[in-house]
Amino acid sequence: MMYPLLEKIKEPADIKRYSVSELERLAKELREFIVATVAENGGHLAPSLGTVELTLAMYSVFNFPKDKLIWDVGHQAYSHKILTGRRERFHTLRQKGGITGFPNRAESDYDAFGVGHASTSISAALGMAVSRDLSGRKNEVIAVIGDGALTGGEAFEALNQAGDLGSKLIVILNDNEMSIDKNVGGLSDYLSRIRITPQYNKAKKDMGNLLMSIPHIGDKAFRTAQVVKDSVRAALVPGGIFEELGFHYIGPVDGHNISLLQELFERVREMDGPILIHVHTKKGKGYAPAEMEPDKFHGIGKFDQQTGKCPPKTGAPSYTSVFSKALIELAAQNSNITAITAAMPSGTGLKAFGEEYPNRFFDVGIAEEHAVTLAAGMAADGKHPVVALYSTFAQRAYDQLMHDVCLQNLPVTLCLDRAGLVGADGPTHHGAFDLSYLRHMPNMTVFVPKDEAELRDMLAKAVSMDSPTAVRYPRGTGRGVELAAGFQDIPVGKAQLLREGSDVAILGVGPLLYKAEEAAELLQQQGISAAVVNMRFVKPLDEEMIRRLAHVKLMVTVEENSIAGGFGSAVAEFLMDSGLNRQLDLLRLGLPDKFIEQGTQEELLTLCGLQPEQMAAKIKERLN
Ligand SMILES: Cc1ncc(C[n+]2csc(CCOP(=O)(O)OP(=O)(O)O)c2C)c(N)n1
Ligand SMILES: CC(=O)[C@@H](O)[C@H](O)COP(=O)(O)O
Ligand SMILES: [Mg+2]
Repeated sequence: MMYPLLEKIKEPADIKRYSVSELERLAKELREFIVATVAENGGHLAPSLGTVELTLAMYSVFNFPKDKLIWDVGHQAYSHKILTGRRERFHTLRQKGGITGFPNRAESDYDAFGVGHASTSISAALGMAVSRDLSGRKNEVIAVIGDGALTGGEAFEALNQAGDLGSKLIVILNDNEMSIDKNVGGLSDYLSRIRITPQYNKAKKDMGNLLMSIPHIGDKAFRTAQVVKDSVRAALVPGGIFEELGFHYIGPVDGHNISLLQELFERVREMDGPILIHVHTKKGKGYAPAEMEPDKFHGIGKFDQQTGKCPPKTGAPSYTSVFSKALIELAAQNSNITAITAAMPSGTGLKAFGEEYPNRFFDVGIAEEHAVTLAAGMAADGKHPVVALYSTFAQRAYDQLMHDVCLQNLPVTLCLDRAGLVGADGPTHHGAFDLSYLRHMPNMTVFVPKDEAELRDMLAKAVSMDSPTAVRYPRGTGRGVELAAGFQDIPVGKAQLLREGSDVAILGVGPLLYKAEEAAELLQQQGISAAVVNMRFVKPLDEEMIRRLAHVKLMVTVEENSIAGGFGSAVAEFLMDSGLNRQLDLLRLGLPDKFIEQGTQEELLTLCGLQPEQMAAKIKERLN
């Protein structure tokens, strides 16, 4: 057996039978198992390596799934998945039809709440605690939240209410001093101060003694907040921000010390009210390359397990890197340009901007709403902020875009990376809805580049405008098209005819146009003449171009966005409003009105019927 202790676990309760030294060996096995799988499939390695002991300690004390465990983001929960009946299928992690990368209620009873977006765990846990109390049950509810996720406003909204309600709730703050990149903000500084305070260092040494001393106080007394305050807070917490919010604060404690965590959890089970346990862990723990570069190993593709090296990058540059370079060039020409990211400097490519223009770059933490209103404030004072967010996370900032940016017609440029199908991260992360949630915002101009060259030009146009703009582009490599020096003008609201045709007009946005052109070629071979148009803008729509092509029998819209409310809907509305619908038919191709599973981007495009052969077949069928 490669993993003797792990393979003996038939159900999570078996963990309770292991001694501490066996659990320590089990932790080692789990790490090896996780590293081996992620090296093959890719995944969130460093976060999951950091929580192994914490997971084992929780499973050895609490009674899941009767007790509820809610992971924030859920990218650190691989041990939890492996221990809860998913070991044998773990080799399918993040693959189509396989184990999902985040806790998922459809996958296991142990996954108490579906996650993927950050900072939701305390709200969800509080909801479960309130429901439990209303039902008169006695189970524990535990939220595990990272120091990065704690920078999100929703986490504070929940802490604020939880402290006030007073329901029994355990929040474990997993502080590894990192978000994806280095954690930012005053709260992060506050946590560091707690860790480096002399009391903490002394107490860390004495922690075993401290915990041993707690039972001597007497169980009953221990339950009271006063004792916790006296014995732990007063000794350890400078400031006590969590105490002020109404939580009993305990920590910081070493999150890799299983016996210490077990003792703490046993005692916390006896306590009432909201409790926050601050554990200190190392991101990437136990795998040297991940410990050295926790940012690189936060979420990683396939890599060599021995060396930790990824295969060399070949082919075209990514959309992200083209955006990154273009923005730096544009910022050199326009000193009003600033750049804002919500905890994704590497992911959005803004890290390089921050190195070039440290004073004009702002990482606000996991705070998309704040990022957008911060931008609106800067724009109201004469700057042109570029807010780079992943499409899926920008969903959080809908109201800020509407109320703070568009209503005041402010020159903020929203750059939405990872628009469309992202692949292995699955339904929590697909950027499937941005065209739908942006196109009804008055004053907004929505650009959709078909390739990386157009991305550069559209970005240049967007930052030259004095009104709200959004540019959306996908995850991954570009088309490998030539990138001209300088920037070409892109007239707002003007489409580009890529191919003439008389039977069908395919109107598309984004890189799917390349597949649409292949579909047109296939149709040509079957005697059907199809025009292809790069619409470039979802708003304003080039109505003149649509009228020009209205002689065709069938118009087809193509987009990597939900067909519900997206680009195709915009065309449908125009056809209806102009009466052109009486003379031609419309077929909308795009993402179906449901959540799309995980898989490679190509597998998922096939699933959605967006490969050239599939498009051609659907068009032919509709014509008939
Ligand atoms: C709303 C939202 N914004 C951004 C992200 C991207 N993201 C995923 S994990 C992460 C960092 C989380 O840091 P932390 O909670 O400390 O967990 P760690 O990775 O350090 O274990 C970020 C920014 C997200 N998942 N959700
Ligand atoms: C968990 C999370 O939200 C991020 O780590 C995300 O998975 C990153 O995605 P990319 O790999 O596309 O940057
Ligand atoms: Mg962290």
